[in-house]
Amino acid sequence: MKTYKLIDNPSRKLWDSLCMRPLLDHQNLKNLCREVFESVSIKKDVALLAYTEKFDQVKLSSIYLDEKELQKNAYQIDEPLKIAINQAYENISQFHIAQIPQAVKLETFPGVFCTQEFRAIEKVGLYIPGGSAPLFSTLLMLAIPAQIVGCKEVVLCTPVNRSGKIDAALCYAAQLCGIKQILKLGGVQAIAALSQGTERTSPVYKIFGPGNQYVVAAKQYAQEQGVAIDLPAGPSEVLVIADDSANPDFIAADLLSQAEHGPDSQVVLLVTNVDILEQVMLKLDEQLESLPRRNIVKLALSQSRFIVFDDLDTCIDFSNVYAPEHLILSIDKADSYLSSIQNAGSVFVGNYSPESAGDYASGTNHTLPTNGYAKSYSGVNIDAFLKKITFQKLTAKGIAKISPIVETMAKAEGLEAHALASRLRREFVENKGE
Ligand SMILES: NC(=O)c1ccc[n+]([C@@H]2O[C@H](COP(=O)([O-])OP(=O)(O)OC[C@H]3O[C@@H](n4cnc5c(N)ncnc54)[C@H](O)[C@@H]3O)[C@@H](O)[C@H]2O)c1
Ligand SMILES: N[C@H](CO)Cc1c[nH]c[nH+]1
Ligand SMILES: [Zn+2]
Repeated sequence: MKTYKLIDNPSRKLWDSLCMRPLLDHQNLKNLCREVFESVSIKKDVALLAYTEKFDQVKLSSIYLDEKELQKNAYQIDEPLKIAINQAYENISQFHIAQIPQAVKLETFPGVFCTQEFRAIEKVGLYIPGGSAPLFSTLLMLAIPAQIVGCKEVVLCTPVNRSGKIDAALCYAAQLCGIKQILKLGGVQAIAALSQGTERTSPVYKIFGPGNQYVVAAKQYAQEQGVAIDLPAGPSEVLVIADDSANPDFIAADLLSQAEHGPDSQVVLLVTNVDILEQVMLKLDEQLESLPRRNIVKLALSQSRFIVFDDLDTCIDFSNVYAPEHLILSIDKADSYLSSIQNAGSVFVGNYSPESAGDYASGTNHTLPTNGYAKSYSGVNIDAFLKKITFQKLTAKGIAKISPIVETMAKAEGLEAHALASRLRREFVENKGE
């Protein structure tokens, strides 16, 4: 990892370069997406099977997971894991049910009634990453809100393992969330299948879910083709701000937890004191040795940043420019800094709030914006599965009162037909004496 001592007002250019994430070449990714999408639109399942063989090195006879296989796989998980998943399901459900919006009903002007109601998006596609680990926790994060709002059709894609199987816990979580349609597909081909449909599934209206850079690029490509997406949720990242009150053991583990997602994950540590940085580095070395995925972790750490700043306010300023997916505040009186947090996917407050609690079971959604997109995107939440429709009803009194405003504005824009549509009704009401 690279260590920087940035005291005495470092330049903004240096800050910007420290905010860069390790990214693949965008044009190559786009070309790949174009090729896969075109091929899938013509050859459908034949192309999907061929790309699965090419990119996942698995020869499947079908891309569909049938009900029997789902049940058989789900049955295989052990009791403690089942209990843990059930509790996570409860917590995530509670937090997402609490987010259901209220309908709005208002008389904005005498006789003018406006309402806003919401409807679940009818057809949604959920992508569950499975390249380096089967993330059944992500299935809960996406399928629970879809289940709560009542999306009519849910198609789920996840890559199979090298033996062509889908993980038992993932199947259990799918059953719990009432998922019926599962496609054994990962990467670009999965997103092409969701957006264009397969021989047995229809195209979805919106695609949800995180993934590696191939998945993110494919979702962006799908969006260009007219399918909505949730957000750009790519390789995991965490930024930790630590002061003297922090526990170096906890911080090292938090950094390793996101580094173990993949070689393109990025972890950042901001401190105001070199001592704590040195202690964290020692703990990192100690903890790293016992990790099964230490080779991946080492690659991720090699492109990560540890920075010493003058004070905590500068750490917060940098974090707002970096806009991390996860922000951990391991600082004294962490609550008093929350109002200064402007850009972050999800925040972990104080020494007892590990990022992994949010990954699995606290109740918040772990599908979050990466690569600085926390400046403009929210993580997945109930709203993402809903559309809002507005309604207006004008009474006779309403049209009589509001029409002069509409007519004046329409004429000023030079749109006479707009004015006419309102004026005719106003005159009708006035002539009837209503
Ligand atoms: N931001 C979030 O909310 C969030 C949440 C969970 C996971 N993640 C991230 O999701 C990612 C999961 O990545 P993953 O790789 O384990 O699984 P993945 O399911 O996202 O990707 C696996 C697929 O990538 C495709 N692929 C791999 N190499 C390829 C190549 N050279 N050419 C074409 N296609 C290729 C394959 O088809 C494979 O099925 C990680 O980076 C993790 O950090 C992010
Ligand atoms: N940290 C990931 C989001 O960046 C989510 C996850 C799933 N399982 C473990 N972690
Ligand atoms: Zn994680």
